[in-house]
Amino acid sequence: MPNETKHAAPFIKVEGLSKRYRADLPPVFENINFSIQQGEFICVIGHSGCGKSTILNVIAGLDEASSGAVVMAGKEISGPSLDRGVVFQSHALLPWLTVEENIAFAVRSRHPDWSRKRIAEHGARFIEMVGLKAAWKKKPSELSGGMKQRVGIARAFSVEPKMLLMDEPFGALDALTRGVIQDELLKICAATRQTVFMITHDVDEAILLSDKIMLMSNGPHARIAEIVVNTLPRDRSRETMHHDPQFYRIRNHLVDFLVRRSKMIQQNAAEAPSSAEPLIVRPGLEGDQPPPGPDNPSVAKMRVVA
Ligand SMILES: Nc1ncnc2c1ncn2[C@@H]1O[C@H](COP(=O)(O)OP(=O)(O)OP(=O)(O)O)[C@@H](O)[C@H]1O
Repeated sequence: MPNETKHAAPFIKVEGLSKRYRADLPPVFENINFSIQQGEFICVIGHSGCGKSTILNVIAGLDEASSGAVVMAGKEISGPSLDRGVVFQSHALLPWLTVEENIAFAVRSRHPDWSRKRIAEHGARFIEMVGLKAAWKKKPSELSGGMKQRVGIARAFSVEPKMLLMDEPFGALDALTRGVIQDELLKICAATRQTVFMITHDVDEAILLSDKIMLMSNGPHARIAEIVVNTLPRDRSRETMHHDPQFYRIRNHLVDFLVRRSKMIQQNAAEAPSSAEPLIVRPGLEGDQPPPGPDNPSVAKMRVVA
């Protein structure tokens, strides 16, 4: 977390969120509580079906929770808004428009009073930012998957949302393209101090990009089991972060959660009441761990290993 925002009022506050799709089925997740500070990059990790996309859609205002609320800058979210830009795995570009026109379409929705020239100049900045200057006149059918995804990111950024919500945005990309776009995203976020909530299944991607990683236990009855603080230096890079021993402490903690603890926590969840706020952990850093317990057995192991 950036030091200057450490004690500020949260930008997003998620309070007691639960979702039940059918009355005769248990809730997918329940009593979800967390906050996001302005300028933070949050990644969410959890097994398929625990409700990550549902939580993202509730924050986006595209879905409703069964109970609880999401408050952004002091106001409860009740529907979609240009203040919250969403990037989905399938880029959802308008196929009959060029790169430039797709972005202009989004900018115009934000600034209907702007002239055509101003919209084009504004959009061009973001096309350049994602390295697509040479392809600005192309239609989506003429672009690779990675290029389309970059258009989706440029479009979301061009609207200058207060919050960016990304649902596995790089899931369908090859490793090389993924790396290039991750680097671009890091640069853009560092330059704009963009607040981001992103779902990923990729542990290394979460460690590279995020300030905090939220770990969800399995559904039904899923919870935010822990919030892992990323204690690697902020100027980390894809090429060098694996030289830092702290990278492996964080990585082991996340993998251990996914392969072992996420299921154990789910098994206890139906009976045990969940605590209001998730545990905040800094793997490998002595004295900053929560006490070991039935929901948190790996912490003791981490101390021995790390
Ligand atoms: N519209 C719906 N109607 C009924 N059930 C739904 C609906 N949408 C999602 N679900 C169920 O809710 C659960 C959570 O779905 P969600 O897509 O939020 O999970 P997820 O963690 O994002 O999964 P994944 O990682 O596979 O994308 C799943 O069991 C899913 O089948």
